[in-house]
Amino acid sequence: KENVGGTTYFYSQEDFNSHGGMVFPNFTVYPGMLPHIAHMKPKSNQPSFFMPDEMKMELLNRQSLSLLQMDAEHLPPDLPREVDDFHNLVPLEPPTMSPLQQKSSTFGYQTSAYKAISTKDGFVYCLRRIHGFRLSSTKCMALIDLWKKMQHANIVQLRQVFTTKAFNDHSMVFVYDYHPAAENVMSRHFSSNQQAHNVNGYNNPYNLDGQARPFSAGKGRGTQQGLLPESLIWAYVVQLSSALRTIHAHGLACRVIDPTKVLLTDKSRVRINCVGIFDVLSFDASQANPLAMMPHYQQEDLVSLGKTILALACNSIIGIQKEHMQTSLDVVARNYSPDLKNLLFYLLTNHSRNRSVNDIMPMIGARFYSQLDAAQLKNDVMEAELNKEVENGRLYRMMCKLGTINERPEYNLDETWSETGDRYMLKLFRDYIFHQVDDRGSPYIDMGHVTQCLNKLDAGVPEKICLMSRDEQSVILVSYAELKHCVESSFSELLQSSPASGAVSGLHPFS
Ligand SMILES: Nc1ncnc2c1ncn2[C@@H]1O[C@H](COP(=O)(O)OP(=O)(O)OP(=O)(O)O)[C@@H](O)[C@H]1O
Repeated sequence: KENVGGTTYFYSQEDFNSHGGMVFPNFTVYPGMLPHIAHMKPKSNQPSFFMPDEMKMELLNRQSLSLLQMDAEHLPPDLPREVDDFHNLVPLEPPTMSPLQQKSSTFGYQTSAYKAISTKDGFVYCLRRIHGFRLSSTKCMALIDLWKKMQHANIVQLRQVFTTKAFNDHSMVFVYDYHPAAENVMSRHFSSNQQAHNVNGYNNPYNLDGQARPFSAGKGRGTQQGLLPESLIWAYVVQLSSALRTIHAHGLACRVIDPTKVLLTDKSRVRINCVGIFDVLSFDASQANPLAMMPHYQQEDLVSLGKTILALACNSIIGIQKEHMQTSLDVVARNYSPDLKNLLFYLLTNHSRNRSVNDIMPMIGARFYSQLDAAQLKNDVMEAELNKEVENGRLYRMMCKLGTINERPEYNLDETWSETGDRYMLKLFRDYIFHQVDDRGSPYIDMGHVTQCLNKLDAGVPEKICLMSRDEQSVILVSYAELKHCVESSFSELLQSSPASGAVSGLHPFS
């Protein structure tokens, strides 16, 4: 039980135990439970040397989700330890019991998503497995190569595609960037609770419970209960249309704009997920030109964009069904601006074959500036936070260097290496920084002194200090600049003899 700002939070023992077969690795300092608002401190207006608690919690939450592993006891028997160059697989969805649920509503095949670590670069990726799929022609890989080259802030990056028998079947695996704590538009906006509310409650304009409601019930712009704010819908429109512009400009089509395939992070950042899958699953090897169907699919993308926006605007998945479409467009016309209505009419009811995603730019109009402004403001905040943390990283690297040099009797089988020359001075300097004592010989601990010494060492300032051995027999007057030189030369000496160091691979560790 914990009281924060007058609110009492209760925890059960379960909160501290493993989470449904998932565990956090024991080499982290994260709490054994997910970060909770109860641990955040009230904001102060004082300038701070560290990032705000909210941001720290958000980042810790993402890091801990990236590090999450399967508890060995709960490992599903059919989950391989390794798949190609990936290990530590963790399913991103709970197992489905019913055979009806097994097929993806989008792809028509059974699919599974896993978080996994690459043995090649150590980064975490999302593996999307298509069960029981045999690749009949490798020609479609030309399209996959185009996808891999495409980079956009609103597209989940496709990295690799391979076939595998690691799951004891013929599976096709698509490797994407992993975005921890991401959820999809479907689960954020159309979860079962909200749907129940929309279908049975006040906002049901589709007469699904058999009781027709007068349409004037929710009249008034933006006042209808349960509808999303228009600014949020435009934020999605700007991002999704921006992704589509890039995809279409590359001669490809997205083919997966669907509430389950639009990933959401933070409050309103969206990315289109699962690009490229349809290009493989529905590839027709008899077609001479693999791009021949793209203009047709691009037109379908515009309709899918329209349907997704319409579902968001009328806050109902049912609303995009053909028989409800007109009702939904009426809901939009009554509750949102004419621009949003025009956009949806253009995407959903204009059947010209020459439509382009560029045509919707005038409808977005000045809202584009609001998006740009919000993105730049966020960037400024992040940069200010990074500024604070970059100093901490610098001092950490300096301490690592000192730690690898100090007290190292085995180096080159020379027991005196750490005790002589440059290293001797660094040993005395280590004592000067960390082992200060007061006049009675008790430890004198002052973090300000430690930080100041490390900063001056890193900057190599000309200021001189007096270093003294513990037996008080040697006293050396030395500048920080000379000490910095000692650190650099001793550390590079160590690097050169270390086969595992970045010196061999060409990367300088701790630089
Ligand atoms: N690249 C990714 N990074 C992080 N999490 C992801 C990523 N892709 C998917 N997820 C997570 O996996 C969950 C399931 O995604 P998925 O696309 O399979 O949704 P679905 O509703 O099960 O769709 P389908 O019916 O096609 O299986 C998402 O809600 C999201 O939390």
